[in-house]
Amino acid sequence: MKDKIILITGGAGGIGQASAKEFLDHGAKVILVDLNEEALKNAKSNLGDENIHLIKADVTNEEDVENYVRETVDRFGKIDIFFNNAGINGPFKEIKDLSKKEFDLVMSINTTGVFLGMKHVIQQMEKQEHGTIVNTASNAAYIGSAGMPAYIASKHAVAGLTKTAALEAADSNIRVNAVAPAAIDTDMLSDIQNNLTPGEPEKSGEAIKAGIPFGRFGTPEEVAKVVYFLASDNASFVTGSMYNVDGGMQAD
Ligand SMILES: NC(=O)C1=CN([C@@H]2O[C@H](COP(=O)(O)OP(=O)(O)OC[C@H]3O[C@@H](n4cnc5c(N)ncnc54)[C@H](O)[C@@H]3O)[C@@H](O)[C@H]2O)C=CC1
Ligand SMILES: CC(=O)C(C)=O
Repeated sequence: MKDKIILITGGAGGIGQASAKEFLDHGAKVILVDLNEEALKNAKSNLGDENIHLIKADVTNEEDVENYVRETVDRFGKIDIFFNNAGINGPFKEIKDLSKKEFDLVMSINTTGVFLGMKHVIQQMEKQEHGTIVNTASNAAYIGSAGMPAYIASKHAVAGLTKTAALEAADSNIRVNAVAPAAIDTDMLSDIQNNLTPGEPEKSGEAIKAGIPFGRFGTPEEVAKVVYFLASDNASFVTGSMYNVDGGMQAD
């Protein structure tokens, strides 16, 4: 990974930061993209590495996406790896109670953001004639879940976009895969627990763990290692795949 240029969206969050660390530890230069400027600065100080560059951007805004691609290429000359990872849960409401605005917000970050990122990064990777992309899907890309309609729909769409992009980009020497994590110990999971059992997050936490064959939450570092593998040359014949990082949930 020495001198490889890695662009990570949602880079200030739990999985984003852990992945940044994994790439930095292997000698890469990392560009963290996130909407939350404060969290970006904290991420840089947590990671404490000079090889980090920060870009504030909203993944739903096409101008912001064009800017983060342009700024990276102007500064570093290329994008070797794109970890397309930003996402939100959205409100916990059933379809009959969810407003169009609430539905659209989740779809715009989790799906349109992933589409726009791939669109502009693939244009750049085609010029370079190489690159690898890892999208963040979820266990939610395979199942339904009462009370999370927009999140579920948005992650099913990420699976479809990943497979389609893999086919479209294969003859340009670009690989496209996705990780499908479940129950990873980050702010997003805390938010889910607080919504399921307000004021008693441990209660829903135990219920979630009971549905995981390993009986525990995953760590962001465990996702980061799979992202690293998919992005590396060790996965040179892997494209269009979904890699579960879920303690066995999909096997059940
Ligand atoms: N934590 C979990 O259990 C699982 C998480 N995931 C997915 O992993 C990805 C990362 O999530 P976590 O690290 O767990 O959560 P997180 O909440 O720690 O990180 C998400 C990051 O995305 C950023 N973000 C949100 N909206 C944005 C926008 N419009 N533009 C740019 N950045 C934006 C947030 O500021 C935050 O830093 C998400 O796509 C999530 O859906 C998938 C399966 C399980
Ligand atoms: C947020 C998510 O995708 C989970 C808990 O699997």
